[in-house]
Amino acid sequence: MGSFDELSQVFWQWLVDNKVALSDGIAFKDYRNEHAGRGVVATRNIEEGEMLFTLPRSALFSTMTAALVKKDGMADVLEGLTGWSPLILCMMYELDRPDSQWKPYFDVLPRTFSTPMFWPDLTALKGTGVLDKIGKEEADQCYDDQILPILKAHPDLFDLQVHTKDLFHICGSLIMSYSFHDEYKDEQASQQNDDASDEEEEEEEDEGLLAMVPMADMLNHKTGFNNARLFHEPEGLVMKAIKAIATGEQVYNTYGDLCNADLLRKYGFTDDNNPFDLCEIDGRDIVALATPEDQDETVKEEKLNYLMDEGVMDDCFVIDGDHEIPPEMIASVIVFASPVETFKKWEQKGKVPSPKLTLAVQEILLKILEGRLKKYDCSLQDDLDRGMTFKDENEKNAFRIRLGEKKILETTITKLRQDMPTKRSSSPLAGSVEKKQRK
Ligand SMILES: C[S@@+](CC[C@H](N)C(=O)[O-])C[C@H]1O[C@@H](n2cnc3c(N)ncnc32)[C@H](O)[C@@H]1O
Repeated sequence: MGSFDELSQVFWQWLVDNKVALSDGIAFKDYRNEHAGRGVVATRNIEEGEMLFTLPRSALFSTMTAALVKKDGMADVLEGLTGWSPLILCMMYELDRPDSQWKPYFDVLPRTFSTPMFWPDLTALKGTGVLDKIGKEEADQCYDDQILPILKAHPDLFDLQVHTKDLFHICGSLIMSYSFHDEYKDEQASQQNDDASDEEEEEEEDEGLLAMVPMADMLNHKTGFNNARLFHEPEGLVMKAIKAIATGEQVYNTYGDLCNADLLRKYGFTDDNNPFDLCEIDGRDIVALATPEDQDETVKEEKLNYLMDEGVMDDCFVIDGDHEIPPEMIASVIVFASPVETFKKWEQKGKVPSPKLTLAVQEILLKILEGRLKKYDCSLQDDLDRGMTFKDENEKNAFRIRLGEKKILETTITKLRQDMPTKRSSSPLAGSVEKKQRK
């Protein structure tokens, strides 16, 4: 293993040897002082539209090019796997092989990650939209059910001391934060695709081929600073500047318009003041807080199924920087809070009530949003008062997520209160709904 710069140089030469055309206006740069690993920098002024590099598809690491697929019987084995598993298995096989065609590339990839999947303590993320989506258990299950049996069945290819669950998580994390879908399809493939009768199959095909794309994955992301983009051309994958880039500026790809919770979960970092921040409201909280206490369980179920069938109810509702409560969330509150007879009428007509903000509905929404705020360990004010010194990056990232989500919640609550008549009803909402029901 060489130093950081030596590994960069060997990788650069590997790219040249593998027919990657590289602009003379870019170079690798060490951004570890910004906790961002390796990145790409402009070494001269770059014009908008300039090609930064072009990769032939033979340089991509995928289930089409990996060494494992050429081993006896393995193409069928890989074919039988779903999701990321085929590429994970190919990578587990090849990541540490000295004879891999991709060795200089694999040598610059990290083996440790700052995604919450690897955090020893998740307390700081309590209440945030990250906790329920880490997916560690599902990944463990995937290794046990799909991968391990294959490793055991092929001792000639795999060694259980080497191809461990930890290695599986490393490969999964690399795919999560480094892979691309190569969207380009040649005419023959798209013709076949057009003929495909199975819609699901078509959808999967449409995403393109999941692949590790050396060099394209060396670009970092900074929300709002995106100045390069990958184009999927017939002759290969082309990274082009989409803005003029001045000497010394970092070249940024975009990982998408992601909120900090998703940036952390997938990539292990967050952005300061991320405009794409949002707050998720759990659908179960809507059911629990909008339903009158004396509501029959069967009716509650019926309402839930009805709203799901109508495409109104969801696992969660999203409030973003516009601070608008989604109309579907309002309609769901109205349905759950409604008397049985009213609900039955809507159901018979196949109608969903319009998302009208009556005082009763506003009161329930307030209860839901205030309840959501209580899920965090501390208040927005506590976070604002805490000062900007952090024990480590994890603490800083968790703080940014909490802050973004809580600000959205607090502003939405303030707006909701402002919209409510100044003279608040003295009786709580549940009471007013109950009264209506008794009529
Ligand atoms: C596609 S790779 C980019 C290359 C990477 N920096 C490296 O050294 O290999 C994605 C990873 O880069 C890092 N990264 C990208 N943008 C970042 C940023 N703005 N701040 C911190 N880390 C960033 C994260 O670790 C992320 O998972």
